Amino acid sequence: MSYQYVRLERVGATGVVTIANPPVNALHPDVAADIESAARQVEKDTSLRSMILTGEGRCFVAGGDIRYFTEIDRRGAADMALRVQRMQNVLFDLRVPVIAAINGHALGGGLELLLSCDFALAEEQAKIGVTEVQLGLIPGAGGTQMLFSALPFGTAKRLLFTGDRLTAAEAARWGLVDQVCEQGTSVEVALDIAKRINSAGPLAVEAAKRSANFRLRHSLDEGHRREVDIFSALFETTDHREGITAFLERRSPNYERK
Ligand SMILES: CCCCCCCCCCCCC/C=C/C(=O)SCCNC(=O)CCNC(=O)[C@H](O)C(C)(C)COP(=O)(O)OP(=O)(O)OC[C@H]1O[C@@H](n2cnc3c(N)ncnc32)[C@H](O)[C@@H]1OP(=O)(O)O
Repeated sequence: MSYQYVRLERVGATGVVTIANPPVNALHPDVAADIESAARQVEKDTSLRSMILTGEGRCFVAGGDIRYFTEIDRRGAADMALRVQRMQNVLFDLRVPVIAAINGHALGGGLELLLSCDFALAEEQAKIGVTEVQLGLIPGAGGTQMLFSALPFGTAKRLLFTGDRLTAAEAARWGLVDQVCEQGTSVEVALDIAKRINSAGPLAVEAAKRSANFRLRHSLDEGHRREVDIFSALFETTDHREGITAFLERRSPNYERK
């Protein structure tokens, strides 16, 4: 299936989704809708075990499309924010892990999109921040909520109130991204990580994501109970039997689907 603003390519068991809305991959409804559609296509293709989200050119995503903002009023802004949050939930709750390969600037909605992915790595030249206050706005795609899943409360507030643009190295030091890589290598590095995810038990990887995400929406006690349910259910899977048999037979497990 082809899209106007994204490309979806298969690399092994990984779906690589590249946002292509020159010159800076600004997010407007049609771009966000294409990202959502491509993610849903990955969801449905059970031969895919991971997804990478990246951008074409010098930006991952330069934020919401400021020109589009000139066309909407308060109601339009509310509709837009609700729609983009729905798209982000598709990424957040996707069956497989989503790695953000930050190929360039991730600003405003671009950082909020990064936070919808499971983890991120950033190229050394990228600048990362929630710049909305500098435009007289606040993040409208979950930034004031999701930043606290990645940063200490005070640090997240400092970013929100200043609109500062962190270097990739600062973002890594603060835990906003997992690692920094050389310019032009983020997809290659992400594919190397994805390969290790793809070789693990696919049902276990999907279960680990569900269990971890559950914690972001529920209390610790509820999360512990949910983990027990998810953990014990895996004991009835052929993946688990293959995993322990392989270990006892001193060989690598084979999770390939027949
Ligand atoms: C499923 C459906 C969902 C529907 C929802 C739709 C999606 C909407 C998302 C909403 C998200 C909620 C709230 C989020 C708000 C924001 O993100 S506000 C914007 C935050 N971003 C910024 O503050 C970054 C602004 N841009 C810059 O700082 C710089 O442009 C840059 C990115 C660092 C690049 O700099 P440089 O390489 O020097 O290029 P420039 O000359 O500055 O720019 C090149 C051209 O690109 C245009 N441009 C840049 N950023 C944007 C932008 N965010 N929106 C629109 N256009 C942008 C810039 O104007 C230049 O255009 P020309 O002058 O025509 O060349």
